[in-house]
Amino acid sequence: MELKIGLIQMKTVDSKEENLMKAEKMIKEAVGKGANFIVLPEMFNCPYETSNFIHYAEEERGRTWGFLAKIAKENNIYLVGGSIPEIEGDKTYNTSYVFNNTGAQIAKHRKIHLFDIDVVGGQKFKESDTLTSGNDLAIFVTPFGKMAVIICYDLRFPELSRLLVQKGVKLIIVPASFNMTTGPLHWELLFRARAVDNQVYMIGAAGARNYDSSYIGYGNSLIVDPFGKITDKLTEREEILVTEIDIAQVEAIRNQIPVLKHLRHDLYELIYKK
Ligand SMILES: NC(=O)CC(=O)C(=O)O
Repeated sequence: MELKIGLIQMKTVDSKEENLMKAEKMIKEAVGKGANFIVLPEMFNCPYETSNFIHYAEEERGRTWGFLAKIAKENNIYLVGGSIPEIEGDKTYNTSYVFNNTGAQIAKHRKIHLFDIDVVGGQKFKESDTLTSGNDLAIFVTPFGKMAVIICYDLRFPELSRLLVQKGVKLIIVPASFNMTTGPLHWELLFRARAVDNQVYMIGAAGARNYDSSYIGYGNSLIVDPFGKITDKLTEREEILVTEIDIAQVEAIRNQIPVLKHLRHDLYELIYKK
């Protein structure tokens, strides 16, 4: 089966139900264009503001989880549900759920690195004011190949992507929401760097830019191939991207420039401590 990926670059407003309706409409549009694997952006059901997370948070199998499972099944698609605020006990996480085409959950990623930054004259944000970080890798197997999900700021940590690749991952999906301070300089650079380092496909699904929001997202959802080339990219507006991906390119590139075989494990190594 060919992998036809659909990225949903949607604008998020201050109403969970409106956000779900928008997601459904755009997913159906992507399915209409042949997508069989769809990715939503980070915090797609909730405006990306620390004060919102607790109000929008749901337990696993809650409203948004059920909505995603149903959409995956009804449309016979794999679905990476961007991320949403998830509550468990007294803790809230930035969580991505992944569903297969029968609507069964096949993976879950809680953002490992929380986005706490303070750029002089630019973006400030402190996810740790209301969120707790996750501790697990989210690797899953599909008929298209082995994949993993990380969330936004996780992209900045090369150790994490390398760890996933060491475990056989060929495509890394990143629901994200960069901003107008970091996006212009770092967005493409980081995706291309992770792709070249690891010779994997890197998929970035961002929200559309919303100038009415306190956090202005960068948009520019993109796909980078294992040679580091941006093969597809959106603008900052609300739109979808549907394109075919040839996973066999990963092995082809690894055979031509075998950096992963040339690693000097006798000199250095990366250890997963869990
Ligand atoms: N929003 C994030 O988690 C990350 C981000 O915007 C950045 O790293 O820049």
